[in-house]
Amino acid sequence: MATALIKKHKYASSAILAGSIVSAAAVITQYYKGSAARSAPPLHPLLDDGIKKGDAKFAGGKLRCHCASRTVEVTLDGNVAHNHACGCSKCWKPEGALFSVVAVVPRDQLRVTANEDKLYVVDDKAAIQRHACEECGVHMYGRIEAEHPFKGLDFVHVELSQEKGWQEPQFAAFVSSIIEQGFDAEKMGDVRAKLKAVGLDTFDSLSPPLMDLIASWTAEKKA
Ligand SMILES: N[C@@H](CCC(=O)N[C@@H](CSCO)C(=O)NCC(=O)O)C(=O)O
Ligand SMILES: [Zn+2]
Ligand SMILES: [Zn+2]
Repeated sequence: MATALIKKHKYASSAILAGSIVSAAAVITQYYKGSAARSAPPLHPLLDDGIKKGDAKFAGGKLRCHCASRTVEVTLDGNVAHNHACGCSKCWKPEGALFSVVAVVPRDQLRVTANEDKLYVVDDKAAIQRHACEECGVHMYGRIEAEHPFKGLDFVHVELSQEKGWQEPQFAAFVSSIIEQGFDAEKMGDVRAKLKAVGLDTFDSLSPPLMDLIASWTAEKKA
């Protein structure tokens, strides 16, 4: 079995030539990781075919909802930051996707430039007030109005834009949250392997630097 796997694998010959049991074991591990990643369900259209790098000089663009007429339009006057895959139940996901891809932009760089009257707040009790189109359901932006470490930042989905150059996803957050929405816990290994395979570190909260930022804000508040 192991020999068959080694023979099949594209890195097999170099491992065998090196004659190293250690490197052969690494090849097998990589094969299993690879096959798990391949068998994982679709994560998100911006992730499934590999992540395309953004453009550091990109200066912003327009987001549009999915309505064919009276489309809601949001204009961003700069690139986004902290773009990430999010498995939480609150962030908007396109049809069939397990994850959302969501980023932040300073709120003074975001303007609703068409059909704002179609927007409503999905949950006014949530920290992030997500403004969604009442017709197609797409979340156009999420704003924090309460005291919060991220107050001043709006949450947006760059896949709603035709322009290219938005910052690419940097990490995967709230990965285990997909289980709360009905995903089979036993298949989480495949999902994490696929996220890893496209280059994203996986976390069950936000990334460590963002969690540190939140904790520092909380500590300062307490002091
Ligand atoms: N398990 C919960 C987690 C929800 C959650 O805490 N989501 C985060 C991240 S959203 C973007 O990264 C959050 O900050 N939520 C605040 C809010 O949504 O208002 C679940 O899955 O629901
Ligand atoms: Zn719409
Ligand atoms: Zn989320």
